[in-house]
Amino acid sequence: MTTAPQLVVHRDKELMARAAAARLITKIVDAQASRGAASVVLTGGRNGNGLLAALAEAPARDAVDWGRLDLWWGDERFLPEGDPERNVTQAREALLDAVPLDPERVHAMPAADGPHGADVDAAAAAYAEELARAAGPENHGPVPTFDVLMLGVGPDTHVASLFPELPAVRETERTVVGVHGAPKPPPTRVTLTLPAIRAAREVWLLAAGEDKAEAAAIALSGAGEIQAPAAGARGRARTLWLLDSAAASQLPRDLYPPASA
Ligand SMILES: O=C(O)[C@H](O)[C@@H](O)[C@H](O)[C@H](O)COP(=O)(O)O
Repeated sequence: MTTAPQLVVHRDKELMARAAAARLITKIVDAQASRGAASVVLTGGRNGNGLLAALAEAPARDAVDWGRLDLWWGDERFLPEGDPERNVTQAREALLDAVPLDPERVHAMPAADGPHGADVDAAAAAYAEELARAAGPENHGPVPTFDVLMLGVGPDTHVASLFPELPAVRETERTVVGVHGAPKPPPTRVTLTLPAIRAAREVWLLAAGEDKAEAAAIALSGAGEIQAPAAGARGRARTLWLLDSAAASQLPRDLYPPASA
């Protein structure tokens, strides 16, 4: 069962990042209080990294027990370890290097100079196996139940590295696949698939900026997931779009309350 999208519109992208960071802190703290741990999937891109940078500065940041947080990625650029364009590199710079995470619980996607070499499909299969190992009997299928899975939304409605009409968005069985020829550079990537994304309790889609207005309107107007992958990104308990006014500017007004003050 997946959930209809809820929308929260913020005055601007800075406020959206700060509010989303506060929302994530609360979600992690609640999960750790009720289950003893929390599991979050990070996203790359400006909005994803903006949220992490805001979290690093958040007054309540260290209410999180960083040692009991599992971090996964929704996608990764298939580049050598340490490449500045890798999502994990940017996440480390924005937040991860500043907090006391348990390195065993930080699950970066394989790099292009790792054990699988340049074989992105083998790297994807290895990450799928890592996810399956982390899944327990209470989970839905071969991935752990993520408390929050975050996704930046591309101007073409892509999420993670699932691009409109390309093979990865059509995948219905595997949880992780390699992407060849992605329209957003770099062309070779590793990505969760929609079945893996939909295993999450909550899916949060981050869309800020004028360049996301058309994508948000398309994805929220009933478009199909093959043509608009963001439309297929739904959580089991909640699907939440976090936007700024610019990204919400083409949405019908009855879809959401007025932006925050
Ligand atoms: O590897 C990536 O590039 C991201 O995971 C990608 O899915 C990103 O989230 C969107 O393209 C939005 O990026 P912006 O927030 O920079 O627009």
